[in-house]
Amino acid sequence: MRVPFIKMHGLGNDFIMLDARETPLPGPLENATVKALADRREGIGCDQLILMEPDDTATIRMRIYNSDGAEVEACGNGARAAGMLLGEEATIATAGGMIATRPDASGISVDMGVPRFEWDAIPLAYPMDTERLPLGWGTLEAPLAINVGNPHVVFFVDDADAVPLEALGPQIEMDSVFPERINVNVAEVVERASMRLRVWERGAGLTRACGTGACASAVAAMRRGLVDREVTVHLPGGPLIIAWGDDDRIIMTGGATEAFRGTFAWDDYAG
Ligand SMILES: N[C@@H](CCC[C@H](N)C(=O)O)C(=O)O
Repeated sequence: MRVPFIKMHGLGNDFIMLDARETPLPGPLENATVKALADRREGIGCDQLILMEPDDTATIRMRIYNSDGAEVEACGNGARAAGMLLGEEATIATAGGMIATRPDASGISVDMGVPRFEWDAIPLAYPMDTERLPLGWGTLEAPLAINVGNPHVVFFVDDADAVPLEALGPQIEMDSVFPERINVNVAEVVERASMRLRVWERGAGLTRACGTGACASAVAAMRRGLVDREVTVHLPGGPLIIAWGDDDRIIMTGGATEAFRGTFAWDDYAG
């Protein structure tokens, strides 16, 4: 059986979108199936696979799988991609919480919900001050930890490009202090309305952009008083505007792009 897919990206963070709202997949989406589809040499290739399903409480349910095959709770760029396909105001149920999308003059705007800072909401292995973890890895130290539907640490650095994130990212991601692993952000404040950001994503590695990473890093910078409550976050793949409102909710605005559509043979990847 052939299954249709849509290849999309948000600022170069790319996705295989599977729309199972009307026609369910032929079988369960196993870890090995996702890995094979995400493989850039043998499969279609992507950073994340996004499964859109029907839901009783929201316009859709969005399930998110990293390229390592694991299902995770949140994906900001994926939410904008789904919002673009839905084409109008929509609510999206995710494992990380309910979010809402809205077409906007500059792309898609997403209400990403409320950030969490309690140590066990990140989660961390034991109680610590999440404003400034008393930890360091190489030249990176004292990050802020935050959960924006998924877990992040944010390190503030003078020059984001100079950080050897390919080496430090996996070390930090896998550290036992983060029982569910972690997304690793290196953020450089340019001025009060502008930041630069590189992200090592849990389960996917270095990506061109990470929407939740941009939300986490912007809110971290706001908490430390380094930027205003609305900031443009410049990622390698392009900019995102992040606002943290008085109602505590994070609004992310930016583009999403459809690259191409195709089909794949389910039996080539499943089982
Ligand atoms: N690229 C995403 C984040 C995807 C999930 C993340 N790697 C995790 O494991 O939590 C985004 O745009 O937010």
